[in-house]
Amino acid sequence: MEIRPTTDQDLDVFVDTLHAAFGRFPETPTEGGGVWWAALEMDRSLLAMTADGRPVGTAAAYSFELTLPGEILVPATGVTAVGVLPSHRRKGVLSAMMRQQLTDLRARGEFLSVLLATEAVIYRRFGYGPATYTQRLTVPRRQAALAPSRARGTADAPATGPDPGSVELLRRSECGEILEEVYDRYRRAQPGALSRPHRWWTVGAGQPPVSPAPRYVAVHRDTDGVPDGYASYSTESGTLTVDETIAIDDAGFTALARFLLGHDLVAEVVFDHFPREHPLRWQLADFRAGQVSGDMDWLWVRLLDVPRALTARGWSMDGELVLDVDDPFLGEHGRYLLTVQDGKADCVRTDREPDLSLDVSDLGSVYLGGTAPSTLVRAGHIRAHRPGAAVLADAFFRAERPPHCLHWF
Ligand SMILES: CC(=O)SCCNC(=O)CCNC(=O)[C@H](O)C(C)(C)COP(=O)(O)OP(=O)(O)OC[C@H]1O[C@@H](n2cnc3c(N)ncnc32)[C@H](O)[C@@H]1OP(=O)(O)O
Repeated sequence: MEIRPTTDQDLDVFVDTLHAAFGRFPETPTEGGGVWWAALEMDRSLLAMTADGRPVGTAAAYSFELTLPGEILVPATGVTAVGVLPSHRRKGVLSAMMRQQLTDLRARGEFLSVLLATEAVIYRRFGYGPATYTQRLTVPRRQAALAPSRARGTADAPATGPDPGSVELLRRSECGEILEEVYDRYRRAQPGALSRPHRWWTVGAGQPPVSPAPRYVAVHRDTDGVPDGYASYSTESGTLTVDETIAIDDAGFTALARFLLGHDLVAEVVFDHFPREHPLRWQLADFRAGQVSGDMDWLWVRLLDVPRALTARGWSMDGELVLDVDDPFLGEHGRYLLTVQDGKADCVRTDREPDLSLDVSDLGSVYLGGTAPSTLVRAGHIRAHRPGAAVLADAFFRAERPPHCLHWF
């Protein structure tokens, strides 16, 4: 078995092998004309070849930027297009590709890798842990009224009052640039969000609204007329389904939610790719009106360099924490003293007694602040070495808002 890097000339054989692994026939354009694999970076992909030169496995990598807590943007590799032919499974092909890929990433100086997993049982062994979550929020229209704000005397109370901005209805085909610009502003302040490189928009890769499927788009504009939010949606059989609703601030989000929830001739509004702990549920006058379903893991995170990753993110609490981190797939182990002052961390090797001992995949899960270390202590996956250590770690890792990733790759 040989694992070899690919070039642009390998695109057809790569996609063909990948589709055979997924049991699909050769690629057809996605709904609306975009092509799913059009954004592949063939200079970052791998093919697994048998000794007689037949391709049996694929793995690719996208170059993204990930937003960390503290509105810090760092490079992150998005692992994708992983597949092994059904005839060659459970013989270590994926393991060999993962080892090669992680080694290559380190050689490039990368310290974070992320992916979306088809099955949740595959990637923990390679050091990835689920770090952001997604759910679907369904609101029946007859229960869709928003409550007036209860905050008194603050100018910036979340707007459930009149919207000083405006909402304009456009077609997806006429507002690609607006979507790209607003998404880019939004993702810079949202922990867990990934960049959508310009190429994704130009080739219409991925899912709506990046791919140009027919959609209505409600664009929110601020008082100066500058777009600062959008909701991309379609309606069918009395259900209005929103692909994604994003806004630069809560007032813009509320205005878009009011627009969607006030849509005539629909019985329910379904918000796809919705974050956990979103204020909209609290804005509904009837708290039970927002029905949550499809709650699942989304972005999985893998730390390739623990000190670099820990010093890269912002921290909202000063103090010290000692983490004993095991990385069985790469055969590594390290104990680190994390010292945070004024929101910036220093991270060095130490012999001090640890506060927590954890697997690198669990460090990936808590890294963006979307999973509390104490939950994994209670689950029996992280070991707390003294009373109070888990609560201290919870306070350290928490982000300014729950991490969320909308991007489908
Ligand atoms: C980021 C993405 O692109 S996600 C897309 C993942 N791809 C798919 O789901 C496509 C369909 N599935 C496949 O192509 C293959 O089954 C793959 C890629 C998931 C696994 O490839 P394989 O070459 O069979 O994996 P490999 O032999 O290296 O397995 C390593 C270990 O993971 C386990 N494993 C791998 N896949 C699975 C699975 N789907 N379910 C349970 N265990 C699995 C193996 O049993 C093995 O365990 P062991 O080390 O205890 O023996």
